Amino acid sequence: MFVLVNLKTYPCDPVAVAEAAADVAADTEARIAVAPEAADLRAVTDALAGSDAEPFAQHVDPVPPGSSTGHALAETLADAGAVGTLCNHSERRLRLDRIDGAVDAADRTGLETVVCGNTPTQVAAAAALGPDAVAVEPPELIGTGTPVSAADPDIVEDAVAAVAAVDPDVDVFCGAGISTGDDVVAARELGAEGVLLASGVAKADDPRAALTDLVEPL
Ligand SMILES: O=C[C@H](O)COP(=O)(O)O
Repeated sequence: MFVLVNLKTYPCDPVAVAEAAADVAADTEARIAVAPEAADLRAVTDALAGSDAEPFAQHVDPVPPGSSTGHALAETLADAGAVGTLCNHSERRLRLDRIDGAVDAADRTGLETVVCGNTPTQVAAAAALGPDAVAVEPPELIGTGTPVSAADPDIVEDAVAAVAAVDPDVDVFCGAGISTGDDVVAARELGAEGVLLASGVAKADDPRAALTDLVEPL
């Protein structure tokens, strides 16, 4: 399972979370990644150096180097250490043509891509654009602590089936409200190959304990 921790803009210490992720990754078969704000990416990369945990970006724009003010350039993200990036997160939506271009930009620099969508139909459409993975997240459950795997298991199973029909090589993750190891196991049993989560770690009093709990049953 892939446990992808998006720190969003939560007021947590991204380096402390990364150090915890590095420690936890040493004792699990699960793949762990941390996606900080772009300005914190290099510090997180440094904190993860030599560990099995990986730095991810939260967003990439479909722009080339040059006259693109205020954008997240794939080359800069890769130079800062990112090995992959989210795209089209519910809190950072893109038009379809921009998602297509963002996946191309990530491919240009070797960044792995996880394209988000609200519904099975949306992630199936995203799968047609050739990302490495898609993540289905019902927005109404994001940040609630109510896991999608329990509140709306059909959305996960339907996303897995819909994406397999488009491109079986695209992995399917699920997110929203995932915060415990039981939630991750439930997601795996529904067919997901990873989870995308944020508040369960970023808002935890002890991020290390939260990460440990997430991967302990895997
Ligand atoms: O990127 C993460 C998702 O939006 C889920 O957020 P959450 O774990 O706080 O519900």
